[in-house]
Amino acid sequence: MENNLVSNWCKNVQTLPESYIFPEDERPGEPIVPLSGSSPIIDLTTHQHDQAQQIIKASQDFGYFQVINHGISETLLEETVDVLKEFFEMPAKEKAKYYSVDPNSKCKLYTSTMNYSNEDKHYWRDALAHHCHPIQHFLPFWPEKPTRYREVISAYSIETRKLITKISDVISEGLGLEKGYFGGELSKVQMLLVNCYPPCPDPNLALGMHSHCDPNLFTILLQDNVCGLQIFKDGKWIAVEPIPNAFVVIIGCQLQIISNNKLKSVIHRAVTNSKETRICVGNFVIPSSDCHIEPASDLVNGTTNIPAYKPYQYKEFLHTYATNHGDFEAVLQSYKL
Ligand SMILES: O=C(O)CCC(=O)C(=O)O
Ligand SMILES: [Fe+2]
Repeated sequence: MENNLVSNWCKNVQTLPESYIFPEDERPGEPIVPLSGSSPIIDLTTHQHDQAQQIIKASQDFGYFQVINHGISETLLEETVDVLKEFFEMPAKEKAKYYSVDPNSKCKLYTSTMNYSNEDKHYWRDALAHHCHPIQHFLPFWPEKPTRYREVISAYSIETRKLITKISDVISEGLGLEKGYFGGELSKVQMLLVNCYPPCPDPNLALGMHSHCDPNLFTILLQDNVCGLQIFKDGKWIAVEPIPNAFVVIIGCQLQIISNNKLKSVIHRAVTNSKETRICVGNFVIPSSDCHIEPASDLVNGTTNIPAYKPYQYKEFLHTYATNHGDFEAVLQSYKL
């Protein structure tokens, strides 16, 4: 099964295998409307009050934003992408040690989706996933090769954790919630999910990742300066232009629910390209599975702001998400009051 990893065989094929060719109505399509300068960009060196307002506006209008001047060094970002590229370039035999589609395994390497064997069509993507907070607890399960993997990914995980806290605090300020509101159980889990999209023989027929909303609180993505991420807005797929050294922050379903629809979770997907490998490093901020979730009480006081969703435990939500195959509206519908 591990030989199914796209990174293991893509160099040997000139044409896209049938099992990767999507039906016409699901293909990426043309034209893709570029965001042409209207992409929401937040500079994290400006006054926190301004950042809070900009982040809330971007999250309402787009469901995502990019952050620049976030304080994480360019060198660390480059080393992170390099070590992850090296990981996917390792010989098949080396990668086979990590291949797993068992949801309980502590480090998973798989291709397309975890449901590969039941898929009609496969996505042109390999993925590596493991937890990264607290580091000392999870590091023994991380890949041992490339030799710098653990050192670089530890530094990256620590730095991104600080950024996650900073972004969480700015969001809570913007929503009028107390500082630290999203700390604790709501952001207890931090998962690294690295997507690798090797050059694809026919990007017009293939997809890198299906259209979905992120089920968690929010996600920060490092895009590696290669186009591929698209968001769905006003009935169109819009490319999210990579900005060097920026992070893309994707609002997840839990932020939409806790904010009582003030912030919007965005539908997004990834397309492929024929020229270069694209690495997209995702850091998923996830509530603990027993975490109790409901619209924040401070946002639903009074008669005008009635709660839009009923309370639930995060694990119940994940179950609903899985049974609805990530269909955003269907999932939210189950929790609407
Ligand atoms: O590769 C990308 O740009 C998107 C990744 C993503 O949406 C995810 O991992 O949930
Ligand atoms: Fe996503």
